[in-house]
Amino acid sequence: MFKGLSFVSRRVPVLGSVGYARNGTTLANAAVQRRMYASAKVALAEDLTLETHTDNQTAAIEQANERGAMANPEVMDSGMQSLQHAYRESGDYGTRPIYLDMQATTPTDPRVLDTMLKFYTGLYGNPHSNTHSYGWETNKEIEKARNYVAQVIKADPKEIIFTSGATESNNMALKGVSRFYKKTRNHIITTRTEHKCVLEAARAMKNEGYEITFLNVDPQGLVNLQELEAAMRPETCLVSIMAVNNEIGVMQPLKEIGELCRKRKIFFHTDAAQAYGKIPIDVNEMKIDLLSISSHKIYGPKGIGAMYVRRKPRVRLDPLISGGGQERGLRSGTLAPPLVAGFGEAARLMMKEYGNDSAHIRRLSDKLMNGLLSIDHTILNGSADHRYPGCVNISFAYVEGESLLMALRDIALSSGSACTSASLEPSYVLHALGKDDALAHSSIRFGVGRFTTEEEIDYVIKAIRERVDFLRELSPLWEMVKEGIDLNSIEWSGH
Ligand SMILES: Cc1ncc(COP(=O)(O)O)c(C=O)c1O
Repeated sequence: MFKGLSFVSRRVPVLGSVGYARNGTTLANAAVQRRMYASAKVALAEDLTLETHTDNQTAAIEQANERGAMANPEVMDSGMQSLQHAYRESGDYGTRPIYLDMQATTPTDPRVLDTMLKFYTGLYGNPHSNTHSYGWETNKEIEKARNYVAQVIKADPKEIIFTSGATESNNMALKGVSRFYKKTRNHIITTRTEHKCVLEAARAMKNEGYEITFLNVDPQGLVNLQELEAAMRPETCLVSIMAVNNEIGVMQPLKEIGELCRKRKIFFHTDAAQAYGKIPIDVNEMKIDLLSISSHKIYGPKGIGAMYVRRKPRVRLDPLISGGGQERGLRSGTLAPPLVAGFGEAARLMMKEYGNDSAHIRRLSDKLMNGLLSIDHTILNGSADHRYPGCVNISFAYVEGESLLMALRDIALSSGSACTSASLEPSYVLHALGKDDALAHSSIRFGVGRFTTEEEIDYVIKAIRERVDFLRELSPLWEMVKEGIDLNSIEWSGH
């Protein structure tokens, strides 16, 4: 799998050009640090070019280098982007890495694919055709899937609306509910650590004249219930708080939030894209009124998801899509039977495998977490107690996250949400927890799933330890730390 990478340890010639003085109390200058990291990344890219690529990849990387894409230390993300570009140009992605990016998506379960195939061949009827058996037989399969999807959260199948995924469901909850109740209630409460699609939907509603409260979270990533209650107003129509965070795995207290909302007759929406099927959720016990689901996070197909919409007390919402009135008039358009059936099977398997999956994921995640936290200067981000175990987010101080990802191309990982990983900004979720730029830039998310093996976890712990050591050797900051210099006592100059 991993082609005998031997790193050439090399000091990055960066201090000479920036200069620093140990005579003040100014905090380390972020721009200088970023430049150091960028230089380290270039050195790393060059080392990797020499050591680990096939001929095709090396040729493409050399071309990228000639164009100056790789060796531009001013461009923070040049390393990963030019590697991606080079791989794409050579068409040679090499041996498949170990997959630990489960929060971005999960591999499709082969049993799910089996269920889907017959819809591409024999069962091709439109499930909304009600004048012949082609339609009837497909429709029956859709309702079977709806049943499974509902059972996972103890809902009535009539309360499940199929959508294209959690992004659409979240948009539907925030826009649909607030538009329906606009005349009397124009206030929405959410948190700063929601997925981008919730934050952006909330911002879109702000532009439409709604008031939005973005609640802070504590350093553990948890919502403060007193602050939530204090933010509630007579004109609040919706509280939207996610079940499990996609970057740090923190679980919010759904039942307590549901109780607060019901007491005030405010609708409670939760984005359960990372929670559905993985932690116990009972929409009645937790007083959840709307809940977003994504199939591809539970080993199902991409491009399909659902929204739970409570019938008693009834939640009304304006549809985002108008048309033939499918899905109780809330989501018009012909359903995609292969995707719906695959999603249904994935939901059924989440119930069937719950005990096995939970034990397996907890055991491997604990092993991974303990192994990684035994490396010096590492921190677990987010609450250690209120956490879905399959998501482990760790900061490796004095190592820049993207450099680490580049050094770990035999392991598929991410520094956060797939939707934002192309951006240079450190994670807004980690910022909301009070982490500074440097630490947020040094963070990696690890996702363990149904198909992860113990050998993979053992390999990953060993590989990370080796490469964190290697990257720290490249870092002038690390050299200073080893010399016992307090980095906070340094006054930095140069940009
Ligand atoms: C918490 C959360 N919400 C929403 C989404 C979007 O889901 P989908 O890809 O189904 O649109 C994701 C996916 O990354 C997620 O993790």
